[in-house]
Parts: sequence; structure tokens; C-alpha cells
Amino acid sequence: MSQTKVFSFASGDDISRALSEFIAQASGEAIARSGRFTVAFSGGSLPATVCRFLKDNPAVDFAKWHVFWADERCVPLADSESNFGLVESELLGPLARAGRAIPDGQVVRISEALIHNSAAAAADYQARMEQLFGGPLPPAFDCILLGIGPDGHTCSLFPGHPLLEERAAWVAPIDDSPKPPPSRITLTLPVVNRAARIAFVASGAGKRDMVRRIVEARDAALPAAHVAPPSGTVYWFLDSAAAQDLSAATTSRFSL
Ligand SMILES: O=C(O)[C@H](O)[C@@H](O)[C@H](O)[C@H](O)COP(=O)(O)O
Repeated sequence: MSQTKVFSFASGDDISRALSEFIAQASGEAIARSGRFTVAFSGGSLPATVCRFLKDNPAVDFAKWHVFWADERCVPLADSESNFGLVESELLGPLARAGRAIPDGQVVRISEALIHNSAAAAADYQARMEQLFGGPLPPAFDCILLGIGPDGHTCSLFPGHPLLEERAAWVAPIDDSPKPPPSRITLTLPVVNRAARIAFVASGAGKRDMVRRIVEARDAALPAAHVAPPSGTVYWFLDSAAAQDLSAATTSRFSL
């Protein structure tokens, strides 16, 4: 059974400070155990929220990080729609300028040569994952950072989409994403549900009903409700507006 911990914070800065501590701890434990920290980022508002203080956290040994994307849009890396681009501007660039760069070979981007063929891009991305993690079991990331959409999607796993049933591929293509752009690659549930830690990050009143339906009602129509790693923990980092519809008993004081 996966464990769930739900934290509510007064401000966006408080969420970002807590995420910086949380990720520093996850990274420190993983590096002490295995010599590396494997992490996957989503796009949307998440990279800015996660990296605001993290990029300056002196406790983090970024040289040991291996960075992946939970989902990526099939666009050039320099495109404003690129999820890589968000993490580049919020974390990778600032770290490099501060002399604390994550070695480039440990930053696993979508292959730009394959963005016009999402199936090939997904297969290539999975092959590069396999080089690091081996097989045949799906990779067990140390930490996956997820957002939720207004329809309850997470990664690029959308309500009612056949990709929710994918059990073989670790990385899958999607060419009919209801959220633009339509062509993307995404981690699948078998990978997401092997992670040691999942952190959902959501803020704003627009997410409050969705958060309640996922966290309390476990509404199976919502992809994010399928995130339940049997040997991992799911953490929710919410602002008070997004947490507003949750019962007081659901949230707990932030502690690591
Ligand atoms: O590529 C993407 O679109 C994202 O990875 C997506 O899954 C995102 O995390 C959610 O849509 C939430 O986005 P917001 O945090 O911006 O609401």
C-alpha cells in the first residue's frame, strides 16, 4: 500500500522552500545509498515552483543527479513549449552559471532529431532510460515530480485515454493530447508507480475540486488517482487555495 502525505502551505514561497528541503533530503538519501539521484520533472508551472530555492540549496550534490522528464512535448528544445526548456531556465542554467552544473550526459532530454516521430522518440527515450536503470523491471526513480491538470491529468496521461492501460512500455508516445501541443512522450503508470517518492505540486483555487477528487474520493476517472506506488510515498505540496476542499484530517504539518 502506498502512503500519502498532504501538506498545505500559506504561500507559493513556502511551498518552494519546503520542496527544496524535501528534494535535498531525497537526494541526500539516494546518493548515500546508491551514489546517484534519479529524478523526473513535469512541465507547466512545476519547474518554477520546485526550483525557486532548490537551485541555491548548498546541501544538494547536483553532480550526482540524473535528470529525466515525466513528460515532454515533441517540440525543439529551444521552443517555448519545451518542458526541457523550463527546467533548463529554472535549474540547469542557474546551476551551470554557479559552477554547480549537472553533467550534461546525466540530463536525458528528448532526442531533437526524433520530434517528428513520437513513437521513435518514446522508444529512444526508453532505451536511454534502460542504459542507466537496466531491466527488465521498469525503472524505480528516486523521485518523480508531478503536476495535475484541470481535468485530473498527470504526466501526459489524460482521462479516458488508452495510455492509462499501458502496461508494457516505460515511455509512450501520444499524438492526440487534449492539452496542446498534441504530440508528446510520457512516462507510463508502471514507471510512475515504481518510484520511491512522488511529489504532486498544485496551487490555486482552480485545482481545489480536482485535488479533493483525487486525494479524498480517489476518483478512478482521474489519471492522477492512479498514482499509488506500492512501495513508495505520494506527497502533496499544496497552497491553501488548492487544499481548501480537503478535510482538516487529510492535511498534516510539513515534516520530513
Ligand atoms: O507538459 C505538460 O503539460 C505537463 O507536464 C503537465 O502534465 C502539467 O504538469 C499539468 O498540466 C499541470 O500544469 P500546471 O502546473 O501548469 O497547471
